[in-house]
Amino acid sequence: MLLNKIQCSQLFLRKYCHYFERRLHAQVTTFQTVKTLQISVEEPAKHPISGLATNKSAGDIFPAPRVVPMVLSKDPVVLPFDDVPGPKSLKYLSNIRHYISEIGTQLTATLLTTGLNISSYLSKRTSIRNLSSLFDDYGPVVRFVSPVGGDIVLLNHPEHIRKVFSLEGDYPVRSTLESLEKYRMEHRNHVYGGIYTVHGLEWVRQKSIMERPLQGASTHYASSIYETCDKFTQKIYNLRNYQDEISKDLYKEIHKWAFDCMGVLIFSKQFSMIDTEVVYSQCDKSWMYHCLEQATDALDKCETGPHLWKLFTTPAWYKLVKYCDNLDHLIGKHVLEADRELSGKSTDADSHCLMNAILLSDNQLTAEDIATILMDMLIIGVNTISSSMSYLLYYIARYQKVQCLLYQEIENMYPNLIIDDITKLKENTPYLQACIKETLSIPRGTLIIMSTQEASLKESNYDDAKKFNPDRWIKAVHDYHAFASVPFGFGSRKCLGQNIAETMLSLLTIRVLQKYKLEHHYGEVQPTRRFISKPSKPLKIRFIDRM
Ligand code: HEM
Repeated sequence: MLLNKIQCSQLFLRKYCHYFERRLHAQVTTFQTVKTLQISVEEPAKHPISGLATNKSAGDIFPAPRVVPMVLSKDPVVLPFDDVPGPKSLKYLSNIRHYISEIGTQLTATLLTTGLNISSYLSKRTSIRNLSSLFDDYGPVVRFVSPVGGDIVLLNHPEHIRKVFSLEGDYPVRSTLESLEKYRMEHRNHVYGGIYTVHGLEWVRQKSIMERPLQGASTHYASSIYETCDKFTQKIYNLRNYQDEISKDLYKEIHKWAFDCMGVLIFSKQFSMIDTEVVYSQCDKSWMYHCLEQATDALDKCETGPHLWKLFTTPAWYKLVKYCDNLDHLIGKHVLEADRELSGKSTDADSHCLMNAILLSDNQLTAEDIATILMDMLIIGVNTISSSMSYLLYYIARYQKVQCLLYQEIENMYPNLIIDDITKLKENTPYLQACIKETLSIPRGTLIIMSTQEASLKESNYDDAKKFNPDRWIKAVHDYHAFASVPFGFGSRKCLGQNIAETMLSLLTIRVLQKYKLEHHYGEVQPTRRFISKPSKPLKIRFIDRM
């Protein structure tokens, strides 16, 4: 799952801070030089109306930026060392050498997870126990020495995790989503790779632009989210078979619900994908949804396993470029439309959705920069929430005692089925919040071994750690280490969408439980061991009418 990967990388990054400090320095140097050289590089072709870079045709998908001869001026032109002209073949060889070490690390991680998967299959034990056994054998810090790349270090002790976070400094660095970073910086010629990978002062700037609108959006649009939750419950009603089960893939429906909610929060638009069966149609919203699904799949493939796309054009990289270009183009259209509308009437304009808030704020972002931010929020928001929501419903369906307590809380708090004060939602539903926290503490499996999720499952950290037991989070009952479970990260680089995520998960759970009693009569559902984790098989949950 993305969350796990992000957390995981964070730990490794912060552990090897010297390496990343150097990396960060290199990044800043590159940025400065790119700025110096802008006069000599021809801009990529722009869409005549949107001003955004145009989509490339399939055959022309990786055009190299065309460099025009430099104009001699009195000012000295400073070239970065990498750009000093010389034989190209040697340059390619040096690139390969540079990637071998990174790919070595990737391979070690892949071998490690594959090995764990195979042994878990052979021994019929869960993969988590196998992973735990590494810590049982070697202690709370496990090091994998990679023969050709960087080493991998796993931590699972909350105190060690706390220490790593405490060393993060003012500008923590994260290195996930490298494929998206490469797409932005090399294919689109952007200076930055998006909020997840941007570092230093630019990260502070982008974060400050997004932070306030992201905090306020879920409160402002609570009624729209609630309506979307209603549509979801209605869709479930229509999809159920004679056993009250959803035989189709429930994850897909949850994914569409998350897309609709994010559509409201980001664009103030009702996409209504939950009402749409044929998603691959010709209208913009269906095409956007389709591109999001395909881009997610490509991102998942690129980030999982060895990053061979760094060396040559793999099918996954080709797909990533194609669908990210399309997504970027569609989002760009919304940005320009909104810009036109907002410049007409500035006083009573809706400033609450993320797109309008950014457009109305006093920042120097171009339409292309804004489209990049919104695309990141869409991809990450929809996928993290879909995954968490699927597991939340699954656990509630499996643990009937938990469901009884949860339903009692919801019935007592909202007897007339209406949530009148959204600002008190979390305060009013402590048990539901405990269920959400417990869901996010349960591991979903990761490409690289996740250490904080291991910490969440350690018997020494929690009683009955592997059981779904939300009671452990009710304040009066526990005294757990604060770093034994940090699903949204910690410190200055923690998740900016936490409030949105918790509100959306809460609202849908409340609405579903008000209408249905949930049951699950099949075996355990394991997570896929990929970058973006989801249930490995269809969630056949029964939705039984309460009235
Ligand atoms: C259940 C859902 C979610 C989970 C579990 C989750 C988890 C995380 C984690 C663990 C991080 C890294 C924190 C760190 O490095 O310390 C993160 C970063 C981030 N998340 Fe989330 N997230 C979720 C939903 C969302 C949503 C819905 C949005 C946006 C609407 C969002 C926006 C972000 C952003 C922008 C960052 C990067 C922050 C930065 O680099 O400064 N997340 N998330």
